[in-house]
Amino acid sequence: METIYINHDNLANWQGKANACVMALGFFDGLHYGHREVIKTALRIAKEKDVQLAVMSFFPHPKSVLSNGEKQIDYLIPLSVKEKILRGLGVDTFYIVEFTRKFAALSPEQYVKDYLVNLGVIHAVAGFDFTYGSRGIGNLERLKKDSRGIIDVTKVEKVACRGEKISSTSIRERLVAGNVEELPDFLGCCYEVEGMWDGQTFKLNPYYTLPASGKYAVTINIGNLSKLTEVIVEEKSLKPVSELPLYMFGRLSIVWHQRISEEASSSRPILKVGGLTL
Ligand SMILES: Cc1cc2nc3c(=O)[nH]c(=O)nc-3n(C[C@H](O)[C@H](O)[C@H](O)COP(=O)(O)O)c2cc1C
Ligand SMILES: Nc1ncnc2c1ncn2[C@@H]1O[C@H](COP(=O)(O)OP(=O)(O)OP(=O)(O)O)[C@@H](O)[C@H]1O
Repeated sequence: METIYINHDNLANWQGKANACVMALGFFDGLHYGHREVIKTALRIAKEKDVQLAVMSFFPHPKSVLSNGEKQIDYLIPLSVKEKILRGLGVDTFYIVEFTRKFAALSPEQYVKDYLVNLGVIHAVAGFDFTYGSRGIGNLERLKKDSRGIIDVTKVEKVACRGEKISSTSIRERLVAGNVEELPDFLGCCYEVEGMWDGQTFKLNPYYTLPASGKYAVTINIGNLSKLTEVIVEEKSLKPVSELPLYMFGRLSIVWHQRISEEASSSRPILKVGGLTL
């Protein structure tokens, strides 16, 4: 997979190099089940049409740019992890458009011409609620019309969990509430963050979000070693409940299984995850 950072200045260069493609559109924070359905659909169409599969996302998040940084976005995953997951899903080209005020000011017609038609898009795929442009004036029907019929479109039906639309927002809300045990139903796996442990403090890598303050059962992974243990989140910082073995030092990842309520702490049933017991 090739990752291409696009901005106003280098756009013409990438237009000149583009191949015909099917493109999935959206921000895709967390790459939850809904996002994966959009990308799987785009992959199926790309195979049918025998063209490449591209994904177009934006960075930073439109809301943080348009609020002048006043609205803080609690990202679920950094771009590097998004890239890794997209590669695994069979994407050939990952376009990351630099989201600026100037870009947001493009008319839907101009966006479709410059960033889709001229980048070789022959088919665009997005979810049932995908919109773009100020006040969401652009949608898939309009996109097809604005491309003068060059781009065909496919709208993916809502993917829901227990009647609720799976969304990056609903995942962020669960993190903020500390309900990490519900996240596998949305993400397909437990929420995982990466960072550095220097023996005393844990430093979270940028573009991840820690769950609410509280005590949690987690797996800490370092290299190919794993330890099922408990950590406490307090004022957006994290510490282990008991000392970590000395070999657990440096870059590590934390997989969030469940929140442990204070009353349950002593009488909690034994938690078993992938052969590890807490
Ligand atoms: C040309 C263009 C203009 C946009 N302008 C705005 C805007 O004014 N306000 C806004 O909140 N989002 C704007 N967006 C962002 C989109 O509404 C949307 O968040 C983005 O396309 C990602 O889609 P998703 O949120 O469905 O993943 C714009 C997107 C594009 C492509
Ligand atoms: N549950 C879902 N079912 C089907 N399509 C979805 C679903 N969630 C998102 N999509 C689609 O995936 C693409 C990326 O969506 P986006 O990044 O806006 O996700 P989101 O989870 O709705 O985010 P947010 O909660 O921040 O609005 C868009 O085309 C969107 O329509």
